[in-house]
Amino acid sequence: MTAVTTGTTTKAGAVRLRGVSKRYPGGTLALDGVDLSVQPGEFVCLVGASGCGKSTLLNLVAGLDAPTAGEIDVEGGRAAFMFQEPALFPWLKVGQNVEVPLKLRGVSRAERRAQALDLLATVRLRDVADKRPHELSGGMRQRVALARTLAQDAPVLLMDEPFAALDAMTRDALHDELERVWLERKLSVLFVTHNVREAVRLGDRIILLASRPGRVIQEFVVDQPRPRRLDDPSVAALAGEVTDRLKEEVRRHVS
Ligand SMILES: Nc1ncnc2c1ncn2[C@@H]1O[C@H](COP(=O)(O)OP(=O)(O)OP(=O)(O)O)[C@@H](O)[C@H]1O
Repeated sequence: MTAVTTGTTTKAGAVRLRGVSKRYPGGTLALDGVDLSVQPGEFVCLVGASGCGKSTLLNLVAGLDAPTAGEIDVEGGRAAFMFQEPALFPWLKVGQNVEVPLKLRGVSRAERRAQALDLLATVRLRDVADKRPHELSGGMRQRVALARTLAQDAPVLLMDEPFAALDAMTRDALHDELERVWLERKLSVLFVTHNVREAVRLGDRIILLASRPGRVIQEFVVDQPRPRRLDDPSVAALAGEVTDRLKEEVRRHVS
């Protein structure tokens, strides 16, 4: 395990931000000169104190908002986005929910059903295709949301605290699930979390953002072999190191 303070990242990547700043109309400078990259096939976790601009950054990469300054490149020109809430359409069956992005991509009606079932099989939920979302547990709903996100067929996956609302056991299972899907599909992932252990469990790298304004202050390379467990001593040790750095940053703000 090594910790390096980042400077600019120059290599082309699946996601690349150069000098990205975001000032909201009210005047808040949410991000200030952020440089970061996600390499193809890499899993990068973004952590930082509340309000440091993590969601702002993901929204910019997703193209939901525009930066005030700087450049953002995303492989294939677009990324798929998954949120904390599964946000499934309650009036549609599970399979139909997964079909929505396929429809938007112009996949024919005949093809859609088969593709949706394949995607549900990827998250091991093929047999619930004809149920309604309310019939599923929270963890199952989030797996359906993952299948629906995969249906966007983008090489880059943006995840904004996707497991924050789940209990510890379910979250643990979802870590395994996501890791498997990421490796199978060779996705590039930018994953926001408040949970430092989760970041060490999943990430190839952890990028730490400072608050007000949001800037990259440190980067941690996680080189523990996979699959990792949340309670691995080496995971706990690195999580401790990241948390200490985070606390230092929070103290800097309150003092
Ligand atoms: N639409 C907006 N208009 C004005 N200010 C905003 C807007 N969205 C976010 N902000 C401000 O920008 C800063 C960064 O917010 P952002 O939600 O990106 O942080 P975050 O790190 O994701 O926070 P949290 O961890 O609490 O979700 C905060 O000071 C927030 O109040």
